[in-house]
Amino acid sequence: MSDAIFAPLQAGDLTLRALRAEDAAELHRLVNDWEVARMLARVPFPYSRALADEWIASTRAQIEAGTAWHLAIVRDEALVGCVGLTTARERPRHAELGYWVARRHWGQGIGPRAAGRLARWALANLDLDEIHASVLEENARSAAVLARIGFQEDGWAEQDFTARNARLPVRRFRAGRAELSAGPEPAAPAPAPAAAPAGASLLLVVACGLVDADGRVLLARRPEGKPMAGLWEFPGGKVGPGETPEAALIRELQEELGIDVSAACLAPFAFASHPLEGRHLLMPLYLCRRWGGTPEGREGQALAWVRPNRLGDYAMPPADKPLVALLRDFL
Ligand SMILES: Nc1nc2c([nH]c(=O)n2[C@@H]2O[C@H](COP(=O)(O)OP(=O)(O)OP(=O)(O)O)[C@@H](O)[C@H]2O)c(=O)[nH]1
Repeated sequence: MSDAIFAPLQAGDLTLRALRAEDAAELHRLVNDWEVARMLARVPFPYSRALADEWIASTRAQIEAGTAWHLAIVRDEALVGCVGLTTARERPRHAELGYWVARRHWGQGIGPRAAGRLARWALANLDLDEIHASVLEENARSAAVLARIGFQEDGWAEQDFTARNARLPVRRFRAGRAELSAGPEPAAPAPAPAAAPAGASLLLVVACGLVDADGRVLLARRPEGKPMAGLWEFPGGKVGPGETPEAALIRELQEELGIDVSAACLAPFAFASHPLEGRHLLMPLYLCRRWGGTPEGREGQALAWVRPNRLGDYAMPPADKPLVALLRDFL
């Protein structure tokens, strides 16, 4: 059954979906287990059935309000745990990740797959730059889950644990875009760039500022699975072997947005030159005011038409910053 408040996420054989009222009995059975509850900060023990009903209702309200996403982890139609992300009210663009897996499903890699998927989805789709998590000092299993996804330990703190009725030390972890890899395993370290002739490490990417009749510029959000997912950028992509920048841009605009552009409508505007993942990005930016068709995110990417003076409200790759300033002055 699909759910109108949250489109379920798939992580291999796991589905992450909004909790529903009918999950309450099973949720209660699984979390009312001392081995699970004792590791969780906010879960009382014993855990009452009424609390399961209240909790589920509150998670649905939070998803609708856009403040937290606590989801059921489901495998073969059965609830096997929960994973959640709460935005930090006092720290914009930060969120806190948490999860638990029912005892009988421990040791099957459910934690890293579910938590990794939610964390990567969140960085790609919510206005976030960093995700944090706390793990009870004695909970080595949970610390290993975070390390496997790519989180890095960055200190310790103390937290109240309701079930223990105590304030206990926790290890703190964090991850941003650079740490969270595209897959369930941490990214393999990038191979050291081989000694190459001068210029060989240039990455030529071509991009376009589409400007509509109201003077607004189109930004596209990098989708989950790509490096820098969640950042907003000018549509475009890599120039292929043997391609001219204009031909590459016409191809990318068709593939990504489904629009037809002719080379005559592409006006060279400026360029970005910036280090990028061990290489050096060189990115000509064209402006275009005429195209055929209506831009739509053909690769599932969100689009936004943005007034030049609002471009600063959108998190963009560092290479784009000088281009944004130029566009604001020009348009
Ligand atoms: N299109 C585009 N790419 C940008 C911008 N700023 C910026 O740093 N880049 C970087 O330039 C690179 C473009 O590569 P891409 O992955 O989008 O290229 P592509 O569409 O050919 O994708 P693919 O390699 O997945 O097929 C990325 O590393 C991207 O982060 C921008 O404003 N627009």
